[in-house]
Amino acid sequence: MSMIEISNVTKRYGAATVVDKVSMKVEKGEITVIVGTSGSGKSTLMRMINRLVPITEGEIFVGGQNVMDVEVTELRRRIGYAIQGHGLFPHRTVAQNIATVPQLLEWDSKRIAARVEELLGLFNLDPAEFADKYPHQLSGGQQQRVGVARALAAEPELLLMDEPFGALDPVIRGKAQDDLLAIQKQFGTTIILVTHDMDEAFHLGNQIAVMSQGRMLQCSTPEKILTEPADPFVQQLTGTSDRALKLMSLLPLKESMEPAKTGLAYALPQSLSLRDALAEMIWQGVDEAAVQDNAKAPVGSISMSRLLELGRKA
Ligand SMILES: Nc1ncnc2c1ncn2[C@@H]1O[C@H](COP(=O)(O)OP(=O)(O)OP(=O)(O)O)[C@@H](O)[C@H]1O
Repeated sequence: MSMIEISNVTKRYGAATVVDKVSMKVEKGEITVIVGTSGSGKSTLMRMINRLVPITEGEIFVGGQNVMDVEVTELRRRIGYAIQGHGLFPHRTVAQNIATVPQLLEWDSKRIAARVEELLGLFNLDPAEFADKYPHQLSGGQQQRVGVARALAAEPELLLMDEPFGALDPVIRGKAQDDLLAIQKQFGTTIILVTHDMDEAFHLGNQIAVMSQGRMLQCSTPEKILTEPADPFVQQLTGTSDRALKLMSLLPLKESMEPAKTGLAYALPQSLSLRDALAEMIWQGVDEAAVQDNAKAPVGSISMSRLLELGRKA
């Protein structure tokens, strides 16, 4: 069974159906991003997972257990929740904010202090400087990091994030996304994240779920969303103008290269995406380049014409 299984879930408010028979699966250690227009039911779907919103019909399983069979406090302990605007407690210090759930769980004070320090370090906030500050003494980006650190404090198996970076300016937002990816890798946390930002979805998601008017139109890998949109709305949402480039940024050079050749003056690492390879070749002004493995041994080659052909196919 997948880490999360949502099966035919519906939410109605009176006569209005705001989530309509949605089913989806989320694998352990993956990031699923839910996108869709405003009011399409993204937040409602997510909030049914930790039972902040009662389910009208259908079932949700987390770690093989029906969420209705788990006591709400126990469920929320297992599921971290981070929201836009971070929701920090204004009269608690940074350290006290992060310690909220561990304290509820009655961890001993040494373990709490160690966890707070670990998380501050991971989010590049020097504990000596930040632990005793209050939220209003931090920048927006720092507050956001504390909000995510707090959601991760009790080592949740699942982290739900509702527009976590919505309030951040684009530069800090990119940094926050990279931090999240690094931390997700380190802890292996399963994440479901709601966003309006398609670039964020493609940057972060192993899986992208597209919602419209309460229905789940498609839930698949970013590549599939781009190459096999299940619905004109999906195609429209993912955009057409930079579709090829988006797809190229998801495709590894390693899988598209041609056989190795001698006499190529310029070499690219095989770990690059096709988009980065194209950017490098344009920047260096070369038509053809060798491809190297991590030990800098030649493993293939790539030409500009091949890259453009792959881009056109995309
Ligand atoms: N408590 C409620 N009572 C009645 N209707 C509600 C309630 N909560 C949400 N809705 C409605 O359900 C629909 C879905 O809301 P939801 O917040 O899930 O959408 P969303 O996709 O997350 O939107 P946004 O991107 O704007 O945050 C909306 O039309 C909203 O007005």
